[in-house]
Amino acid sequence: MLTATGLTVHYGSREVLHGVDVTVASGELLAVLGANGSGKSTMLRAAAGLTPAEGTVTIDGRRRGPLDIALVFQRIHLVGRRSVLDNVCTGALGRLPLHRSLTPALFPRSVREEAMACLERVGLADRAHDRASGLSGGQQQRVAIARALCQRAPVVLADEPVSALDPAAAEQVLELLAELAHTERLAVLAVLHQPDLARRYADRIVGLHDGAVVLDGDPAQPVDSLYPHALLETSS
Ligand SMILES: Nc1ncnc2c1ncn2[C@@H]1O[C@H](COP(=O)(O)OP(=O)(O)OP(=O)(O)O)[C@@H](O)[C@H]1O
Repeated sequence: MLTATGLTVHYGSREVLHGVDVTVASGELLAVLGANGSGKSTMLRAAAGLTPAEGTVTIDGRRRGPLDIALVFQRIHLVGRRSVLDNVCTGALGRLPLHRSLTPALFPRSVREEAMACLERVGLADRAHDRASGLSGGQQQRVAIARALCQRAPVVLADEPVSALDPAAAEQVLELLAELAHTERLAVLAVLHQPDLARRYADRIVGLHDGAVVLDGDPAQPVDSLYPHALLETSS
């Protein structure tokens, strides 16, 4: 379980996140919604330790460790010329001995087997030996999720993981994130710009407005107040 308490972020003298509390339970997919500039990415980055913030973040009651959180981004950071399997193996880099992590071309067999199992979980084992750049955007995002699985992190934070995907691929990726949350008991937080997808796939929705949580609850709750009217019409 991820528990963030009192997350406060300043950019220069401007406070953009105002003491946000957010929890994500193991086995839960939490969707974070909010208009542009409401602070969603800042909250995610603060929770991950990528942006300096006041407040506390614990994972299952412990202080957040460097391998506790796996990240999935809108822009899929795969090494295109390397194989799909090698990309998934890099999820394990943080727990390999230093001499191994300096020569990632030579991943141990145990890591390659685990990476293959992660690829099976996302339905892409048959593409393991293809170049990553040869896969579609939706498939590449599923590889990024397999890499997160290979990290064995209990928490996955995904910043707009489906914004660059077509509607069918977006559905597939969200369905996968929900399934992994439920079956692998991961705590998954996904920043989304699509209220309808959040309603369908998330177990809970948190809404941000001006750097503060203004909604927290059932996916069926009305989220229109989070958006300027015109934005809602284009995003759902
Ligand atoms: N590196 C930065 N330096 C200064 N201000 C920033 C920086 N990053 C974000 N901000 C400001 O912080 C506020 C929150 O931005 P953030 O990117 O977290 O919002 P968001 O909800 O993720 O937006 P979007 O939906 O457009 O991605 C905005 O006012 C933004 O201009």
